[in-house]
Amino acid sequence: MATIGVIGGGGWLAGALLHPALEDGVIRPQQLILSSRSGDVTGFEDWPDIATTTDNEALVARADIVVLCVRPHDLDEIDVDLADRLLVSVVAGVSAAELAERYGATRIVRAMPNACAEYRLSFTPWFATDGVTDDEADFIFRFFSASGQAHGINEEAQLDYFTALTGSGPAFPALFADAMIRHAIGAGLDPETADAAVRQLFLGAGVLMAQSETPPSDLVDIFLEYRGTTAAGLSAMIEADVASPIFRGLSAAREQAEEGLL
Ligand SMILES: NC(=O)C1=CN([C@@H]2O[C@H](COP(=O)(O)OP(=O)(O)OC[C@H]3O[C@@H](n4cnc5c(N)ncnc54)[C@H](OP(=O)(O)O)[C@@H]3O)[C@@H](O)[C@H]2O)C=CC1
Ligand SMILES: O=C(O)[C@@H]1CCC=N1
Repeated sequence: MATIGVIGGGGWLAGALLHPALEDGVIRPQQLILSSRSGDVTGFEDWPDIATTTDNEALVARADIVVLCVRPHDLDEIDVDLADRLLVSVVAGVSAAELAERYGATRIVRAMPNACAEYRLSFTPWFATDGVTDDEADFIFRFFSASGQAHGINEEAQLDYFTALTGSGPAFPALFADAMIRHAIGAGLDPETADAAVRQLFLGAGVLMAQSETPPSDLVDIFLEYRGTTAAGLSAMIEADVASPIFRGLSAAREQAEEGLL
């Protein structure tokens, strides 16, 4: 039974990834050791057998697989030798080459989940360097599948694009939803109702788009051709070139991922 050490195991994303994996038995609590800087690791009270530490070297000494789950600017503090370990990094904007140089790892998986992992709804592209074995890749697939849809990719460069596109999780839809809520309040709805209405709208739209065979572009066309009130709204948004700021936002996030956050 391999031991899995998660550096940054008390953080937001670590919890979102680990809870589903523990619940599904992909990882057993006895296999897991979590490190944090402060010693503050909460959210794992249901699994008292999980070990915690503030000592990353001690974590590495016990672990076969090391998951790096700290913010990019905290990497400099982590001084460990991962030459004989499988290194799994979810850190945005740090390449496998850089991870190899910093930590001596030769078997590296980079993955880019998102915050929807907490609800098992992440889209998680992952990339493995040549040395990663089939058994390790199988574990990685099962681990990320517990918290969403795991999607293997062959080109590492794509990961920077996915960091912008899906790594952002709910953030970009939340911006759209917030604009709708603010408009609804401006139109006279009480804030609580506006909030409930728009959240339910995004849930319904999300489920429909995920489950319908009709792609989003066709949905837009269907409503345009319907020539109703929605067509009036869509036409005004298209006329205002609503795609343009979305493209700019995605490009800015991608450039930041390519440039790195170190
Ligand atoms: N959050 C998200 O939606 C996504 C995040 N990511 C990536 O995941 C990574 C983690 O992000 P996130 O979980 O949001 O960050 P958080 O700030 O929530 O968690 C980071 C954790 O790292 C710990 N940490 C920092 N320095 C050390 C250290 N030297 N040794 C051990 N632990 C340390 C912190 O511990 P302490 O609190 O004690 O200081 C904290 O628990 C980032 O690199 C990010 O790019 C990727 C996709 C989505
Ligand atoms: O915003 C961020 O930097 C993190 C990493 C990718 C998505 N969220």
